[in-house]
Amino acid sequence: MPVRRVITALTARLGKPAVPNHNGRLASRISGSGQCRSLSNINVKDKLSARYLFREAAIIDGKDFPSTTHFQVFDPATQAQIGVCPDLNARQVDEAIAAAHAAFQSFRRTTPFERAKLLREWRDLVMESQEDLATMITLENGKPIAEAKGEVAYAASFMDWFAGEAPRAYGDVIPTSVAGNRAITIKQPVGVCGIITPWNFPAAMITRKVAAAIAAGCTVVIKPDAETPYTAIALAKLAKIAGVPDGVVNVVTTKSFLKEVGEKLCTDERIKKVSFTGSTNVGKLLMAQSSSTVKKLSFELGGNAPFIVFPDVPVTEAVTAAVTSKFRGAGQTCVCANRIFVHESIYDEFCELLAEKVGGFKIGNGLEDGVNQGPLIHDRAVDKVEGHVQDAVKHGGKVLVGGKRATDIGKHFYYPTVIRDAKPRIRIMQEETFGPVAAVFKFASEAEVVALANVVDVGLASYVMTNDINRAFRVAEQLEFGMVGVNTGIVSDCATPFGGVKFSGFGREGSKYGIEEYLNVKAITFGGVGAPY
Ligand SMILES: NC(=O)c1ccc[n+]([C@@H]2O[C@H](COP(=O)([O-])OP(=O)(O)OC[C@H]3O[C@@H](n4cnc5c(N)ncnc54)[C@H](O)[C@@H]3O)[C@@H](O)[C@H]2O)c1
Ligand SMILES: O=CCCC(=O)O
Repeated sequence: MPVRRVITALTARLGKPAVPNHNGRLASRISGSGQCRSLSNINVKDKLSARYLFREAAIIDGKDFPSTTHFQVFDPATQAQIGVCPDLNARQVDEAIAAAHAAFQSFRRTTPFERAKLLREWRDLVMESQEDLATMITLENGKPIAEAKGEVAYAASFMDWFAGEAPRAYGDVIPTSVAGNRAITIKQPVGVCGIITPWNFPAAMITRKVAAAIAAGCTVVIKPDAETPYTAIALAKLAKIAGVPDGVVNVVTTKSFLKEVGEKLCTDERIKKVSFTGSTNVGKLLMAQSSSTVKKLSFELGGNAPFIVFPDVPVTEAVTAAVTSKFRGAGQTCVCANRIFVHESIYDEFCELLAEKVGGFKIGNGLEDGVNQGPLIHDRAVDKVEGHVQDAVKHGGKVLVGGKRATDIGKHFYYPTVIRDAKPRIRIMQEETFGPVAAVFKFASEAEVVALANVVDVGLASYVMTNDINRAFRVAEQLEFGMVGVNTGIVSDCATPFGGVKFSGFGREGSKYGIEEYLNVKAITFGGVGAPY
């Protein structure tokens, strides 16, 4: 469907947005508007082909949901206000849960083929809106527009993948231990799912969950991060245009009521599953809250990825893979390399080449041509990066490039940084930086580096660069991580299972396993069948 068709369909089906644009009329109803950081507003709609994709409203039961209180959303590159969003409380979120619960009663009865068709239609609309969605991602998250387009394609790939998986949610025929009995299993949707997602992938973290949920026949209440709500809202609108029934995909936005909304999603009995991507600390809280209603859970939490370079690979290849792994999303990706371990025999050459590459980055507003590193998401992110660099330097680390705030470009910018001679006792060894800092550690033996890699309490992604097949197997098997990339800096793919071990959480997204997270297995035993097979 071309973009013009999307606009026409939207206009016809949805009418005008319930919440007017943020041109001053709403000012008195905006929570925190007295502390507005905005120097100027951005007219987002003027930047889009399909103006209706930018909506300052929650989506409940397929409709814009009005609210009397709102929070502001800012562009991390300029601090200009992008717009406002409803600041919903738990009572209002109850309406979204009720809508999802009502929709589930009929959606669960649709065939997997019908759901696959909806997912493919949604995928097509998302890809036809790729430019617009990417613009919104760059505005609210800051990542360069090329990366944002890549994220949209990545997000759409989960719709495609789970459209394929929907009709393949097979059960089993089981030979039983009781003579004359037969047993089968069937898989049924778990029910209404609470979906809580972070700001670093405003589209893909949602579709990786929601496409699987829809394929399984579940309905969802999505709570995106307050920094990046507009992509989520646009995705829900596109789902509606694709024909996804009202109430199946709901989006609730909140900022001041975050704790009570989180608690509501975890404790409401109508919600049968919570799928969360975010920090380990919040994951622990949500897990505790969900225990009272014994929910099914999938948690994708923090990482601290080791990137190990053995001396049998060409240094140029290792550096290219390290740059891809480390600097995606300005280092704000849970699978980003956080600790780079390089064998002592190639250490100097690796550090020099890495610094040269990183020194050539163009840093700036992600909407500008050629920029390959945008801003960090907020002040706290910049403070953390600065703290990690200062700590590394205090312990003998040498900054080869970067190492300071890029205040000349903007408040949330930090120069991409390479630090050599990093020592194992620095903070980066223990905590993910979630920023553009490549700390390079030296190692001497395979056993030493495996032990260093595993020393952390998290275990999401890890990387090994080696052309020795035996070593690749040996090391990959010993790494206590959910994912291992061998000779690649990118492990993310709709077709492969994404998830962690240890404090990085549990459950797998994408792949043939992803749909299982949204299905219950039911065993049906037939007695008195009689004769053996
Ligand atoms: N494993 C993965 O797949 C993956 C993917 C992306 C990000 N992450 C992790 O996410 C973290 C970065 O994001 P962050 O710091 O914004 O995470 P965060 O945990 O603060 O926020 C993530 C989401 O949880 C919500 N949230 C926060 N407190 C809540 C509460 N009390 N109740 C309900 N919801 C609550 C936020 O609003 C947001 O929507 C990093 O640790 C990163 O590694 C993990
Ligand atoms: O940040 C976490 C998810 C990124 C990815 O899916 O590659």
